[in-house]
Amino acid sequence: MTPDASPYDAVLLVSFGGPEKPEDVVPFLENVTRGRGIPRERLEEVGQHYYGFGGRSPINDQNRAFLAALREDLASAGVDLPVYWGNRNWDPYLTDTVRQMAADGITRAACFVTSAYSSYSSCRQYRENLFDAAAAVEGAPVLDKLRLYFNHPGFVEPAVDATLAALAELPEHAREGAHLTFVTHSIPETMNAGSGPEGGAYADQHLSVVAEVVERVRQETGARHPHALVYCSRSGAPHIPWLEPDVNDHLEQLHDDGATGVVMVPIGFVSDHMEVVYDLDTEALATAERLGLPAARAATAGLDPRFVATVRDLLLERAAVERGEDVARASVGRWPACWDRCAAHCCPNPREDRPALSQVGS
Ligand SMILES: CC1=C(CCC(=O)O)c2cc3nc(cc4[nH]c(cc5[nH]c(cc1n2)c(C)c5CCC(=O)O)c(CCC(=O)O)c4C)C(CCC(=O)O)=C3C
Ligand SMILES: [Fe+2]
Repeated sequence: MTPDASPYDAVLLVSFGGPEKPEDVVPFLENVTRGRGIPRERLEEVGQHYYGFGGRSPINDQNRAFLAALREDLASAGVDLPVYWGNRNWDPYLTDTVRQMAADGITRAACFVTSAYSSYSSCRQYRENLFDAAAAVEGAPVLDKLRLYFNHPGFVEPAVDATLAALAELPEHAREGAHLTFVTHSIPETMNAGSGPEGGAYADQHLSVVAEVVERVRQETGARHPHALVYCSRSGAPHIPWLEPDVNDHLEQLHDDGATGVVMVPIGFVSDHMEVVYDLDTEALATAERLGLPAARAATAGLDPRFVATVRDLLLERAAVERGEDVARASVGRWPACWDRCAAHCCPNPREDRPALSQVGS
């Protein structure tokens, strides 16, 4: 039987966007940080990360590969829907994509955002971007953001396997007692405090994924590895507190405490973004090497078929909900499957109140 995706007639992949050549780097950073009060020195430093990779972020190529894999997954499951792609900060921009969707006669699209957790930056800001894109296009399709998926088995299971694979990369003497260092993007403490319907959801959702991965690794290896949730890519003005500890400081601490080895698991990122290839693979692995601490970095979900199929699962789940049918919602760990529409007060914009799609009552 062909799965029923109605009332949806398209899928929209929504992402951050990144520069593709050196000349793109400054305009990209201007797009990202407009009105954000990010210090000049921080921008110059982040610009250097991009120039170090030829001015090309990995994120767009990863989205192109993900699109191809998703189209294949949908086709082989008999879901005959076109898949579009639009970004917040770089070409293809969301507004241009939504204009194309309108021209193609699309009426209602399910939107998968490449960001798994609650927070203003990772959820509401994308919903504002969707509102802006729809408002700018005459005859724009209805755009429904699919629910958060940090606790979907299709996201967590690849993290478990990646952790096991990275543990196997460590020298044998370092393996058994190795620390699992789970890493995500730092955000301002106030942004974390406002995240989710009850506050604190960003860090708490990560901690729930951490607990689940640690337990599943224990079931496989018999060892309950010591672990922590730490942060990378701190930005903003120095006097504003962001979530800590920083991954490099944490590695120093592990070394001082006599740790035998460490696996870094970037659960905050769905693929190998710049934060992963620079902040972890370049900077944090160099810190570990300087300390003489054996270290390996676990893979991100990326093109794992279980992660690609998560989009299809969320699409069909939401389609059934919109048709008024009862549906099972997959989730693992102590957070239940998330809501379809965010509460009005969820993840507030730290600067100004702006309209956003996929909200209760909208
Ligand atoms: C929670 C979160 C995610 C995860 C959710 C998600 O995946 O969306 C994320 C993703 C990303 N962040 C990215 C890049 C940047 N983020 C910046 C700045 C900031 N990020 C923030 C938070 C987050 N960011 C915040 C609170 C700021 C301060 C400015 C502001 O309040 O908005 C800056 C400016 C320079 C700097 O300050 O570092 C850059 C260049 C890229 C592209 C990477 C690539 O090219 O591969 C991606 C995927
Ligand atoms: Fe960011």
